[in-house]
Amino acid sequence: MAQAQPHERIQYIVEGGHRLSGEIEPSGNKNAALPIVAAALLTDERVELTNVPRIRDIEVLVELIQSVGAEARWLGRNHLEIRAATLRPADLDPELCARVRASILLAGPMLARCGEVTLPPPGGDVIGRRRVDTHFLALQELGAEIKTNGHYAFRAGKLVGKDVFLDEPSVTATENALCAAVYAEGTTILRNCASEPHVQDLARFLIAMGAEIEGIGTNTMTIHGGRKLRGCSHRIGPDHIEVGSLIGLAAVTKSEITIKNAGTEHLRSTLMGFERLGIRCQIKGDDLHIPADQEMKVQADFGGHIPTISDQPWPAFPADTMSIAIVTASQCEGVVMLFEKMFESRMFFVDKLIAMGARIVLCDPHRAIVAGPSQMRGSRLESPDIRAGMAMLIAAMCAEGTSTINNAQQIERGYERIDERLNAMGAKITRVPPRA
Ligand SMILES: CC(=O)N[C@H]1[C@@H](OP(=O)(O)OP(=O)(O)OC[C@H]2O[C@@H](n3ccc(=O)[nH]c3=O)[C@H](O)[C@@H]2O)O[C@H](CO)[C@@H](O)[C@@H]1O
Ligand SMILES: C=C(OP(=O)(O)O)C(=O)O
Repeated sequence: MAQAQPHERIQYIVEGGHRLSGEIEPSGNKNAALPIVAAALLTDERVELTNVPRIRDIEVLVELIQSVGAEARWLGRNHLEIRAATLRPADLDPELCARVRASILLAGPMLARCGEVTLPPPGGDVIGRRRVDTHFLALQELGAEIKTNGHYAFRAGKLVGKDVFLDEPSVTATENALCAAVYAEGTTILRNCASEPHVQDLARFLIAMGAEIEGIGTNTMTIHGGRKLRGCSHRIGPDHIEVGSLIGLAAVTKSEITIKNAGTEHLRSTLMGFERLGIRCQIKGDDLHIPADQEMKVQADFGGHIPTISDQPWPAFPADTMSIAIVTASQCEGVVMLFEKMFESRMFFVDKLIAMGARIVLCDPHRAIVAGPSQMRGSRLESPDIRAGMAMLIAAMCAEGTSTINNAQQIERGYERIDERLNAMGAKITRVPPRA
């Protein structure tokens, strides 16, 4: 089992100005694979997962489930086998937990299987406050007691189904609540819950394990809990955030590419966001074709008003595609407002794009006005989080000259072998150190 390297520093050296061509397939959805790996703890039987993205966040979560007694083995590059025959609510490594947001996803499954778990605070992208309140609310409603003293100690004699109204449609809190509810005795109704493609994927995985869940894809899910869960095989769905990243990348480099098996059923809000920038993709079955001759002109609102691209919980434009939309807008003709409604620090990285030549006014932590197009110049960059890192990679690929992106291990938390895969299509990215 490859261990997640704690202090590996990775740099990408990117030569700008190269067009891409050909086909690419998105990896499995990171944010689906994480709760599904955690939910594999709900059964003592064998679970087989395919299309698992081989990224840092997954390696860390796999180490965490092993540390509580689960066996996990890679059967192939993206093929993971998990068997949680016996589990112990052991102390989890605080350093590992702090590396990923997904460590909080162990709460629901461990509480269900062991009746208790103590979790050090989770980590994840530093893009604003990362609340845990909704997790606490949902698990308490289902019967858990929670004590916080630096760590979060969850304990439940018995989980019992209930009608639960979440204070906000938090993605990971909905996932924890789902895992606890399938184990709880009786019926749970989760209202105001998240419905992202990854939440849907988790629900389908739980159904494959024998759970009964209604309302998948809506903001009210009903779970008939208490059924014995069994082992199963499940394929993780494609990563719609990676697809959005590839759309932005293709458009700014004037490339013609086809994204195979893109999961087109989940792309409506993403495609609508890019259309506002004058970028149109063609859906061909489950493939997405991005032609090279894009208009790249911001589409004004009725009356010639400046349009907005804003994120919101699903099915609206995804928060994790916002950074990609900003860099893409910098290459489009016209003025557009980007409104990040969910995270209050995600937009701070735009100072790096401004240094490269982008014309962006950061109005406040949530809103940026972008006027394009701008010729970008190669620069020395530092990736603060997964998506800002990807946005910098996109900027570097359309810039004049060479850029260096430090802290690229952040990009690799979420994108599998992205340098290799883009190089195969014509990009010039050198990874330091090279891949083993
Ligand atoms: C491991 C994982 O799956 N991470 C994803 C998950 O994080 P995570 O589950 O941590 O994110 P949440 O859904 O809890 O919330 C994200 C942020 O949005 C805010 N919020 C949420 C709902 C709402 O109606 N209004 C609002 O402002 C929250 O207060 C928080 O600041 O969902 C986020 C939102 O899609 C994504 O960026 C993360 O990639
Ligand atoms: C914010 C993200 O991830 P995480 O929640 O794991 O930090 C992301 O995937 O963009």
